[in-house]
Amino acid sequence: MITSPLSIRFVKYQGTGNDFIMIDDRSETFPVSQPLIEFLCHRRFGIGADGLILLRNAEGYDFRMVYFNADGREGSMCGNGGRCTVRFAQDLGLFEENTTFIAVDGEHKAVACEEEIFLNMSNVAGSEKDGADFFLNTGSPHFVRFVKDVEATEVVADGKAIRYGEVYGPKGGTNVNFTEVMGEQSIYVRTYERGVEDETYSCGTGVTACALMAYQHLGMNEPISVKTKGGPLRVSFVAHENGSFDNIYLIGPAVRVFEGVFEVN
Ligand SMILES: N[C@H](CCC[C@H](N)C(=O)O)C(=O)O
Repeated sequence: MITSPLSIRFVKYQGTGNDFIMIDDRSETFPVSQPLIEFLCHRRFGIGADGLILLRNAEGYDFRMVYFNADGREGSMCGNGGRCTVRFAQDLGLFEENTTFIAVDGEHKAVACEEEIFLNMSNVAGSEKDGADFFLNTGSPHFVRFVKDVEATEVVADGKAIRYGEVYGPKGGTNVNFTEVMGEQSIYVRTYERGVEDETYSCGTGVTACALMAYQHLGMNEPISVKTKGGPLRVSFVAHENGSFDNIYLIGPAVRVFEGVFEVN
């Protein structure tokens, strides 16, 4: 059987080292399939990325962001991917500085400055305590553990055990964050990401979750600066007495790296 090759035009972006294959799919012709997306994200057989994002049209919005994890499955919200999609949309000329778009967890507003993207994250209703740890949803589910020495933490082994463990495993799993307090308003976060099933250089929704818990449970002040393996981020927010948060902003760079055409045979 002769099958004609499929050409996929893409642009690669990264936000603090969390990297994404970005596809302008306003024509909605990208052949969405789990094995294809997993293959494109593969770091040896494919382009290589933590996730793949389709930018589509959406009525009433500048664009729609559709996010898939590196395992090829559609994920929940991705904060770094959101910032990269905003930069991609700006590069495509869809807006100048301020944008409103829609993602899996609802509407997002963002401001794209030269150096940084300010991304408004979903409001957070509250968090749960899990022993000495915390669990909350910032658009994606996040487990947060404060540790003394995050460099010495076995992020993959410990993260995997929690992600697949008896509490979260049956509920679809969770992303797992390990956080060390670095200063009065700064933390260092390392994340085991569900769907990538590995540590990534940075996880935006995870960084957001850790910053909120550092405020709520350690009395830290906002905005909170966050160190990740892939560089610095900031999280600003408004906290309420009932434990909820709104006006949450994830702030940091989003960079276009290269573009290309991938031939699938
Ligand atoms: N890297 C992402 C998180 C993706 C969440 C994903 N791993 C899932 O649980 O579906 C971020 O920057 O927020």
